[in-house]
Amino acid sequence: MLIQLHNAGKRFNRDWIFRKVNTAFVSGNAYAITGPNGSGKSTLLQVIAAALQINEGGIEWQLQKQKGLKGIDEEEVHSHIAICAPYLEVIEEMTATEFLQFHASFKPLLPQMRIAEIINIVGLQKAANKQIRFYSSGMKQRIKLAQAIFADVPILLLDEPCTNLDASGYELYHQLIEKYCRHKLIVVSSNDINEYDFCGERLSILDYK
Ligand SMILES: Nc1ncnc2c1ncn2[C@@H]1O[C@H](COP(=O)(O)OP(=O)(O)OP(=O)(O)O)[C@@H](O)[C@H]1O
Repeated sequence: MLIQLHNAGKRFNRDWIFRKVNTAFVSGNAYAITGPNGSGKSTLLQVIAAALQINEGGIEWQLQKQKGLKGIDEEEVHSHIAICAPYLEVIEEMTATEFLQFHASFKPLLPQMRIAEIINIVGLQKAANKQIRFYSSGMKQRIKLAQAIFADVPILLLDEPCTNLDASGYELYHQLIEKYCRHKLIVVSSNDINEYDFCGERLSILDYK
C-alpha cells in the first residue's frame, strides 16, 4: 500500500490547517503525526482515510497487487482502511460480540481469528455479552481498538489510540501492534509519545503551517 500526498492543503473556511504536505506513507512502516491540540492531526488522518477532501494539491492511494501497484478510487479507500478514533462511535446497543460480528460483515477479520478469541485477547471476556453502553470508557476503547486492529485490511489509522486506557491497556496496545500489525501501514495521530514510540517515521503538523 502506498499513499502519496502532493502539495496537499486543507482549510476550513478561510483557515488553512496545513499546506504543502509532500509525503508518502508506505506499507510495513509506522508513521506518527504529531502536534499540539487543534493543530490538525486528526484532519490530516481523515484526509488520508478519504473521509475529508483536500482543497489544494493531490492525494493518491495505491494497492499492492501481484503485478505491482494499482491506483484505487477515493470512494473505495474506506474498504482498505480500519480506523480507531475518538469521533467514531461504537454502537451502544450491541454487545462486544455483536459489534465485532457487525464489523466483520464489512471487513474480514485477520485469518484464523475468531471473535471470542479477540474478546479474550483484549481482556473483555467477562463483558462479551454485555451491551457496550454499560462499558466503562476504557472498556469501550478496548473494543474500538479490537475492531480496528483485527480487521484484515492493509491500512490502520489510529487517532489517540490509548484514550482512557490504564497502564495494562497501554501494554496491551503495544503487544497488539507488535503481534498483529507488522505488515500493515500504520499512521498514529497523537501528542502522547507512549502512543507512537514505535513509529519510525514522524511528521510534525507544525511544519506545514
Ligand atoms: N469540520 C470542521 N469545521 C471547521 N473547523 C474544523 C473542523 N474540524 C476541525 N476543525 C478545526 O481544525 C483545526 C484542527 O483540528 P484537528 O481536530 O485536526 O486538531 P488535532 O491536532 O487533531 O487536535 P487534538 O490534539 O485536540 O485532537 C482546529 O482548529 C479545529 O477547530
